[in-house]
Amino acid sequence: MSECTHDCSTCGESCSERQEPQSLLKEHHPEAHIGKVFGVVSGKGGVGKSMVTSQLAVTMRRRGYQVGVLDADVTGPSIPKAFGIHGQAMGSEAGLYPMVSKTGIQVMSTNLLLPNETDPVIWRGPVISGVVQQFWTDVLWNCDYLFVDMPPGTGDVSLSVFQSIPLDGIVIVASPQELVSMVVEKAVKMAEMMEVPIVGLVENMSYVACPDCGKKIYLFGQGKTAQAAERHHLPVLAEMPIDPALAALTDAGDIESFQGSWLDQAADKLEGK
Ligand SMILES: Nc1ncnc2c1ncn2[C@@H]1O[C@H](COP(=O)(O)OP(=O)(O)OP(=O)(O)O)[C@@H](O)[C@H]1O
Repeated sequence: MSECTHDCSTCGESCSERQEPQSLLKEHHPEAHIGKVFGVVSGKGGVGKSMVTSQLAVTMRRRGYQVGVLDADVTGPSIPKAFGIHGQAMGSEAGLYPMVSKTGIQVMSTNLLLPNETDPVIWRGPVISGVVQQFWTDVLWNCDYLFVDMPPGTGDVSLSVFQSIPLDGIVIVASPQELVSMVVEKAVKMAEMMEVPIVGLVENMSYVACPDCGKKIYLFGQGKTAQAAERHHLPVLAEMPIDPALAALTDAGDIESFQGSWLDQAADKLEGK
């Protein structure tokens, strides 16, 4: 037996000093008010996780709640841009203040801390995980619903978010192609292993609506969501179309003007209806 470091997490010996495993969950800032916390995850990048996070935040804000978005996608932050938020977040001895969007949604993201928002974040995993934890522990949130835009995939930053932030549930976002692959399954299994309830599945980019007749064209085939949902015993919360207007609103920093009621059912579920 090697010399004891009193750090049971690095040792498998069963000695008298061994303590029960400790929770890695962190407390939020003592002066913050945070109601429910939902993570938005995807198996891989580019499927519209940030789009769904933003729209969920807007939908809950339209229902009259105080809402925050914690952008945990540290190396690819896209939340501030979607909300048209630029500049640097301010801090004081009391803590770090989230920036606030046009309709009053609170946002914290690495892009709001960098001197230049186009600077790349070239930090290693533990530093990135530390920053995400600080967005939880040091930010003076005041929200009924906090959405965490998780990094894509099931890597170490996602794991760190699951371990340190007490999530009330996660929403899984997937594109039709992704639904038939194993990546969604990995995200589902990660949530199950971390014992975080899955609220349900949002299929993004499900179809295109013909601008002339409104007919839905399922570019990647129809019915995959239902099959995948059944396989994983998950409720389908929404099927969102590919809508050029949505991409344009994101590019213009005006996602709060989006029209569409795709996420109403998801919002009902978050409200516990
Ligand atoms: N339903 C949609 N209709 C039109 N454009 C969309 C839709 N969903 C996403 N997009 C666009 O696709 C791009 C990728 O979306 P988004 O950034 O939300 O993906 P992501 O899964 O968060 O990616 P990453 O994890 O790499 O940050 C963005 O330019 C976004 O505006």
